[in-house]
Amino acid sequence: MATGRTHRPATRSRGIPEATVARLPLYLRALTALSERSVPTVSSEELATAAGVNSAKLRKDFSYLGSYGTRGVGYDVEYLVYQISRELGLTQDWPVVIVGIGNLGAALANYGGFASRGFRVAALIDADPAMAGKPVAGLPVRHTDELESIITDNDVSIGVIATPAGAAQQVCDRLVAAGVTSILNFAPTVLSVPEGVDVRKVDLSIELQILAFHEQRKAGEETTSAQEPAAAVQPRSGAAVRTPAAGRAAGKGPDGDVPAVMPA
Ligand SMILES: NC(=O)c1ccc[n+]([C@@H]2O[C@H](COP(=O)([O-])OP(=O)(O)OC[C@H]3O[C@@H](n4cnc5c(N)ncnc54)[C@H](O)[C@@H]3O)[C@@H](O)[C@H]2O)c1
Repeated sequence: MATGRTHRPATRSRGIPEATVARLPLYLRALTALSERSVPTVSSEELATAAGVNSAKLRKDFSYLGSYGTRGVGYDVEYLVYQISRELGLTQDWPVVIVGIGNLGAALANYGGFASRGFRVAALIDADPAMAGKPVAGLPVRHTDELESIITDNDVSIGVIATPAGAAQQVCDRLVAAGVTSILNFAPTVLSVPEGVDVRKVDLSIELQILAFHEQRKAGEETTSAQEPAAAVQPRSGAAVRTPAAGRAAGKGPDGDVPAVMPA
């Protein structure tokens, strides 16, 4: 057993680094917005800004897809949407189950963004017998007794865990034993999974703690620069002074191109 990690090498078998894979959804979101506005082509700089990524990094990422754009024209928006969707496996339908239909599970079930991205909620599962059969987001909640048959009947490979932390490992084990090979875990606990099972963990409180760290650092920098003599903050020739305000104006945080969903 290994602990809650995404069991993949840093580079995928087809040669696309994990860091590039993690940025593909950011490009796809920006490209989908352009596509909805019927924008036919986009330059690497425009797309990089829209995705919140450095443009050199974007060009390198797209080279892994074999997409180089046309000089003076840029990238074909529709083709890139197709290429990235195909690379992410989004050109096929992915049935998912959500386990734990409390506040969070119900909110996730009601989120329209899954279906529009090719993720069909096949079932909502909860251990509370009082919830069985009650409709949430148009689906009747199913009891955990049915978990294994639901996974098999719907050929589910992706499970979302939104149970209390104390139940998450047991739910994870049952999902994996039934054939689930990818887990999105919202419970604040580290899951143990066998080789070949991918776990991604979403924890908004960790994101807030990271922001609090940077807020504290910014406050410290502001105090320091207010105390320093003017000469001490002069840049060397050509060097840009990066103030917190400049960072915000550029639309970047300390990790401007890092998605809020962290690897488990
Ligand atoms: N990742 C995040 O950012 C984030 C944000 C909010 C909440 N959470 C976490 O999500 C989880 C759910 O939070 P909530 O507010 O919806 O809680 P909740 O108490 O409203 O809902 C939990 C649900 O899980 C069900 N459940 C309990 N044991 C189960 C089991 N073994 N199998 C199936 N279902 C089971 C309960 O019946 C209940 O309906 C908690 O672990 C919470 O800490 C995470």
